[in-house]
Amino acid sequence: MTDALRPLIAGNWKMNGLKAAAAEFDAMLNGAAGVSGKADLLVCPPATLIAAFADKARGKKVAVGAQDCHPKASGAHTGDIAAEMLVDAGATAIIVGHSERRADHGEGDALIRQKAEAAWRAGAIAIVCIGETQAQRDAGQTLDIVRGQLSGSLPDGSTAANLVVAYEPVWAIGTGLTPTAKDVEQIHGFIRELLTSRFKAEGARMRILYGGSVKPSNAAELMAVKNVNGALVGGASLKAADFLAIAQGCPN
Ligand SMILES: O=C(CO)COP(=O)(O)O
Repeated sequence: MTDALRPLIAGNWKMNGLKAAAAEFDAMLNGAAGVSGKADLLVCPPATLIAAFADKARGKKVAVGAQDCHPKASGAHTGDIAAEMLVDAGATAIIVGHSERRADHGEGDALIRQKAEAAWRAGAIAIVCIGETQAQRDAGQTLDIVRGQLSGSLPDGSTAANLVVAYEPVWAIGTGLTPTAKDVEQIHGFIRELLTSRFKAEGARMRILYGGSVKPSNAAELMAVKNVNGALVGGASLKAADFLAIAQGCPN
């Protein structure tokens, strides 16, 4: 990942993928050179596949990332994985604060901020997810939620090189629903203002990804929106053809 505002298309495989999924990842590696003029590519498989994927990806145009980490570097935390372990396995970026972790594991902003700092401590980029639920949206609270999560989840010291924001409206995840381009422009513009006001020049250059039902058929429209600097893709990142087509949809 080089230029801060070059689009990043990141795939979040969530809890999907056995060893046999390596064939799909191979197809992504094979097709990556063809879209690398458009965007940086990152695939975040389940932790069990990180090392194998990272070995395959060495020298290729796809980076490998992780979906979560524990804030501590080691210790008595059964079942958890430290950022250092993920980086040791080959991860260069770690998603933190995904709404599924906020919901399934009760994660809050303070913990997510510690996880982002853990990613940095290990030498990885933190991809911090924020976004409102349907109920919050219906109550007209979207901007308040976005402001609160952003200010609570992003550590001081965030830069364009060490942090990526992913705006993922919860109601758009896995539903096939997406906000209109106008709504995305408004919310990403709002996030940009907050980032710039807190992190100055760094905030102006931080990537803000959109996530939630991104697919080949809507990628070009969404990726063309001002202050959308890439996508965090769930379901459509499991298939090489779809994932590469989304990257192909990024503006030149
Ligand atoms: O949660 C997401 C990525 O982190 C989005 O998931 P979908 O692309 O499946 O809606």
